[in-house]
Amino acid sequence: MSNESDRGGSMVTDRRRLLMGLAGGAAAAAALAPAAAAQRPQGQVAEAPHSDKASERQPFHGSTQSGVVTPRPAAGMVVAFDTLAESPAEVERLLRTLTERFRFLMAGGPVPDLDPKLPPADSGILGPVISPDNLTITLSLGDSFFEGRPWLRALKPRCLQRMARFPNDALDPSLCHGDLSIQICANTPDTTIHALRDIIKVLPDLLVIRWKQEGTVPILPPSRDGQQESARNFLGFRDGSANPDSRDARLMDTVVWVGADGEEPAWARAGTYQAVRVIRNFVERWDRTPLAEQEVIVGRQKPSGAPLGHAGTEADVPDYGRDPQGAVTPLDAHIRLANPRRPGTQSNLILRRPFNYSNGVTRNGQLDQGLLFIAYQADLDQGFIAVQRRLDGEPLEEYIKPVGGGYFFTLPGVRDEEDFLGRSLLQAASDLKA
Ligand SMILES: C=CC1=C(C)c2cc3[nH]c(cc4nc(cc5[nH]c(cc1n2)c(C)c5CCC(=O)O)C(CCC(=O)O)=C4C)c(C)c3C=C
Ligand SMILES: [Fe+2]
Repeated sequence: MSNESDRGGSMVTDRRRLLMGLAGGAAAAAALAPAAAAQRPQGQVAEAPHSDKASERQPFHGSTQSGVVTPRPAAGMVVAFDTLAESPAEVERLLRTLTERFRFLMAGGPVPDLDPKLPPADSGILGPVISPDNLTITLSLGDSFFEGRPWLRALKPRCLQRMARFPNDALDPSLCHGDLSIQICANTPDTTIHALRDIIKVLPDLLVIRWKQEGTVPILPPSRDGQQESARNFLGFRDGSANPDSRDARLMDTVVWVGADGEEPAWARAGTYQAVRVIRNFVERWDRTPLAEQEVIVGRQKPSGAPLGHAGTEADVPDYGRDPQGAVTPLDAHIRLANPRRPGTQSNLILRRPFNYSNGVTRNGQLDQGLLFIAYQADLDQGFIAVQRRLDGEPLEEYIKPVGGGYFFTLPGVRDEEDFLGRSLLQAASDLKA
């Protein structure tokens, strides 16, 4: 474990002691004044909710970035930025500063002392000691980052491209693309918002937000039989049932991480392609659609998530070979098109990491809800783009409308205290120039 993590660990322990001390004090006070305690058994209306997960921490250092195969926590956000960093020196300052902030925020710890004559060093929204709260911050670069900087053009990852429109898309240009994306995930939205505010504050001259989408994953009650369960999306279906197992490192090496096979620039090894899509769900229309029709459109049963025709669980594997005409699972069901489970479509596997979003109400009084779809893959053409092409024209399109997103390349990880995000890219650019 790194020094940084050790330091963060003792901070969290200190904080926990402090919290336990406060809890102990509260218990003692209640014992001394039982009548008062009995009057307010629920606490005050404005009392803060507490979480026992604030000290959970994800590693920042590693060969790959956190936030890709990391279990998905309850709060997520994608923020796309444009950057004014043009020269190698400016890009290096951008990447080094981001690295330093990500490292600190993911470890947690006390914010620096306040000088009343200066703006506070921290927004203060998490208090004087920042809990890691399972935070991951993941940096990815867009097509325009490379195309807009002639000295980087030759080093662009092989599949990186500007996201093109698919037939059912109604893309809002103000919700698309970006020089870079930052995915921020944590147990609570306060932690993701705090991280974003920190990042914006330290780089006002280099970063401009282009678009942002926040999302959530519903927290399930503990499962009764210890079985893994997928959370539900805003269509009410379990989402994630057939995702490749992110704990299987060998599988992830095939599906997610760019390897050393020579097709990609060497600096990109241990990176991955990130496809982001902001997909609106027409939930009012969906909620008026008969259950049987919903299930046929998706290809799974709504309560259990089991494939159609299966009495078991969402983990059951559909056997399309025994249903060639689509009598059980229609040929155009979402899951059958997304993954026809033929030998030739194995190379199209992707790792999905979506969040549900709820943005308020549209001008014509409809709920603006949907899916912040995020997928990672080692090959963008074979992964997201091939799957989306198969889905084009699917019956589910009557209920969904992609409005934004972009394609990005998630940088390899930061190995240690000396390393920084994008170091291998900048080194390759410098080698190219020499
Ligand atoms: C291009 C990739 C995909 C997009 C875009 C997409 C959008 C989307 N999906 C759902 C709901 C579900 N999707 C499910 C499975 C599933 N979806 C994709 C791909 C995209 N989905 C894949 C590869 C799979 C897995 C198929 C399989 O291997 O069997 C499911 C079923 C449960 C699960 O496996 O996760 C649901 C439900 C929505 C609502 C949506 C857009 C808003
Ligand atoms: Fe899907």
